Amino acid sequence: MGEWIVKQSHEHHPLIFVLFGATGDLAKRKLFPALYSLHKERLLPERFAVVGVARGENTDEGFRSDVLSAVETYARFDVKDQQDWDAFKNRFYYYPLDVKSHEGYTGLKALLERLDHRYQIPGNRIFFLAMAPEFFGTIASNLKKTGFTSTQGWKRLIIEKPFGHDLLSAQQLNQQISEAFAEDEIYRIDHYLGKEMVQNIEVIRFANTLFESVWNNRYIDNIQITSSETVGVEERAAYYEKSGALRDMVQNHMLQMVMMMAMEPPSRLKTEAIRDEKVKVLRSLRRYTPEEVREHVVRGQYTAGRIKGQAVPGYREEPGVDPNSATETFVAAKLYIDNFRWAGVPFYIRTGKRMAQKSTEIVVQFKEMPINLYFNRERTLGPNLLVIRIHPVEGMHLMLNVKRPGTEGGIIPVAMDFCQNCAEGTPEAYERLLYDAMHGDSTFFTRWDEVSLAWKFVDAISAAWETSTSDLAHYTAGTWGPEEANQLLRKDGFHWWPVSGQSPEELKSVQKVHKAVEVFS
Ligand SMILES: NC(=O)C1=CN([C@@H]2O[C@H](COP(=O)(O)OP(=O)(O)OC[C@H]3O[C@@H](n4cnc5c(N)ncnc54)[C@H](OP(=O)(O)O)[C@@H]3O)[C@@H](O)[C@H]2O)C=CC1
Ligand SMILES: O=C1O[C@H](COP(=O)(O)O)[C@@H](O)[C@H](O)[C@H]1O
Repeated sequence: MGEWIVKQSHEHHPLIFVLFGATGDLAKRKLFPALYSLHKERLLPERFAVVGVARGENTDEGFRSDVLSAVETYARFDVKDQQDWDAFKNRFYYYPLDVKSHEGYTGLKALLERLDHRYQIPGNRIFFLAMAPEFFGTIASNLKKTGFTSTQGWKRLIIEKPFGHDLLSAQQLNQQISEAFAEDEIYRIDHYLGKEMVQNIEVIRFANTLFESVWNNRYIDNIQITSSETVGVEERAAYYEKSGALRDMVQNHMLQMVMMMAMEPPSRLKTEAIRDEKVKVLRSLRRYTPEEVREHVVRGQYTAGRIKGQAVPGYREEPGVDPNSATETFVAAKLYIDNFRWAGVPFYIRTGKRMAQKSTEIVVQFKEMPINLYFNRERTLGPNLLVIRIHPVEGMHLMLNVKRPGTEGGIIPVAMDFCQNCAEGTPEAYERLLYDAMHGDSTFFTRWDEVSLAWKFVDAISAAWETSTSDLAHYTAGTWGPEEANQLLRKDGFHWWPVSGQSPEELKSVQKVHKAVEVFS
């Protein structure tokens, strides 16, 4: 586990990257561009090849030109130098295979062995399953049956989300893949863990006395985590109708951010030590009864509205969505972590589609001064806030109160601001994650006990929701979610802090923050 700059000095192990689902959306939008960035950053091994697998017939050259168009469309580096591009694309090979047919794997194995020979690769493999989860078990089992897992060299299996639909299906899936791969060979992707500022949480907390000494229930009033999207369900209704925001975002990304914020310092910066501390957070996460779900968890669904001036349909009018669908496209919840550090501190999370702004942000609200004789008589003084900005801006700011310059007196909030990606772009999540997997670093991948505990927490909520849909709230597309999400905090005497960049009008509508307006707007 280390920092990006440190990583550049890692030894690059020779390997073959076998990509199942090589013609799919994820491969085009994320994986080929990430591999190309790693190539441009000189972070790929010298002895390296990629084998793309999907059902359609194609040649190596045809596949390479598909990779080129994906890279030209989505990569953060332009393709300018033909010689350099050739060096990259000539490592790509294509193998047509229906993953359900056991026979085809023998030919794939023979191809990998030829490439081992050509590139002098000692049998090291990454199998990346960029396919629908129903294939994961079949592929793992066919790889084992055909002897892929018992040859010389290390083997790693990277799998995409969703990891199951609930605890039971996740256990079944885990059982299937565990018959072919050991836990330390399984890399479960949660792409939020590849985000620069999510990884930075650890450093911010554990490398700054300033923060770690106040990171507890004596000094923190509440923590708010928002991940809002402006997109709707897009073409994914078949999946999303069964998933909803709870399974799509809360079970994985939102809880991962909670864990990063709440974990204890690990004894060492080692993968398992860090994961052990994260798991303890989930063990302490209060699991809700059906009554508590109704009290602490809000679900919502968008209705027609406007996003950036454009009219957009409601969720129930989207293609492929049941016109009576009760699937939630928004979740807000109050979580409690019942341990010594966090007892009594609410963690509020909210995530949704078709919200006012695309943003992922964490706000740590510190407690008010117990008595502030001079400055807070009119209750206009805002609390200190630490805002960790994950997307689109990567950085953080710290809201402090200072004396207004001059002789008139008074107090003003100021923001100490740090922006990480303002000057130049930072690596995409998949770049980091692929790099880590190539180096056998699974710190920012999810361990099975994390996944299963997250499902236990989420299953209790979905079970409560199954009994009745009367609490499904509606919100207009282009807003910040249903009013019930505001009430969730209001009854505790708090409010959602506006995400950075929210319009001044919206900022002004938030009670008690008018002093902060000058800084946020
Ligand atoms: N797209 C995204 O941004 C994200 C995707 N994911 C996850 O990544 C995975 C892949 O998603 P995505 O790329 O969108 O899916 P797509 O449907 O776009 O691609 C699926 C891929 O699987 C191949 N495939 C399907 N059936 C077979 C088969 N029987 N044998 C061999 N290949 C087959 C398809 O190729 P062909 O039809 O030619 O055989 C295609 O290459 C899913 O688990 C998804 O949940 C997770 C986060 C984001
Ligand atoms: O995993 C998912 O994440 C995206 C949001 O990711 P982000 O990096 O753009 O914040 C979400 O749109 C999608 O529904 C979900 O499956």
